[in-house]
Amino acid sequence: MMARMTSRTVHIGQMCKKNLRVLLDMDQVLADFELGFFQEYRKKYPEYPYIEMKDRVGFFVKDQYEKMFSSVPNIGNAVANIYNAKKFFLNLPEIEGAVDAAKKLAKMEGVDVFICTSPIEKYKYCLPEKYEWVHKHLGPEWVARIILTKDKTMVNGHLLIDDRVDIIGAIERPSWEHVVFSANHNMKADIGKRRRLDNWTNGDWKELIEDFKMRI
Ligand SMILES: Cc1cn([C@H]2C[C@H](O)[C@@H](COP(=O)(O)O)O2)c(=O)[nH]c1=O
Ligand SMILES: [Mg+2]
Repeated sequence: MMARMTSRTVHIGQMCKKNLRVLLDMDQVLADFELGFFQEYRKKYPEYPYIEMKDRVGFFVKDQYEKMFSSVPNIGNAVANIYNAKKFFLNLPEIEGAVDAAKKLAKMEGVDVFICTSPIEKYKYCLPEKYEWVHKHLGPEWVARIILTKDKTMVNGHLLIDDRVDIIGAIERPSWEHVVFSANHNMKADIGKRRRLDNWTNGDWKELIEDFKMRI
């Protein structure tokens, strides 16, 4: 029997084997937004109060700072100044093991990897710097894998690895299953029946991918 192969799908007779489409979030999955923020904030505002990284709760840093330090004038602006600044996104450190794991994931048979990331409102530096970060850390060929969107529910994939717990948008039932990437801010959150991936270093991600490959 003739076999026909495309880059995305393998057809063997009547059988059709799809590739697993994995969407990797960027901030706090590949790039360490929280560490980058903490270091810059302490450097720029050493006299301001701060929240230890282990005590971060809730997705938005600004919300927690404003709530916790409501008596400090302009603390929200100080927080936003950090991630709105030039080179903030470009200089974010890697999440340990993320780049190595992403490269290995992309080489796995039957897997297509994309980076699915949301820009901040003040996008002037954030947008090009997200591209530059990917180019610098993962290589030029990875730039074509970037999907920038405010609404990740609109993106078609089988699996989304993302630290944000409340991923909502226009599509009520997105095509992907959300696996929560562990971060300080989400450790106390109710994630229902969703699975967690705690890190890129202990090899659990390989099992996760094999498991998803069996299911599509
Ligand atoms: C924690 C935090 C994040 N943001 C921004 C930074 C990113 O551009 C997006 C999150 O992107 P992701 O694709 O969902 O990782 O949100 C922010 O504006 N304020 C914050 O405190
Ligand atoms: Mg994120």
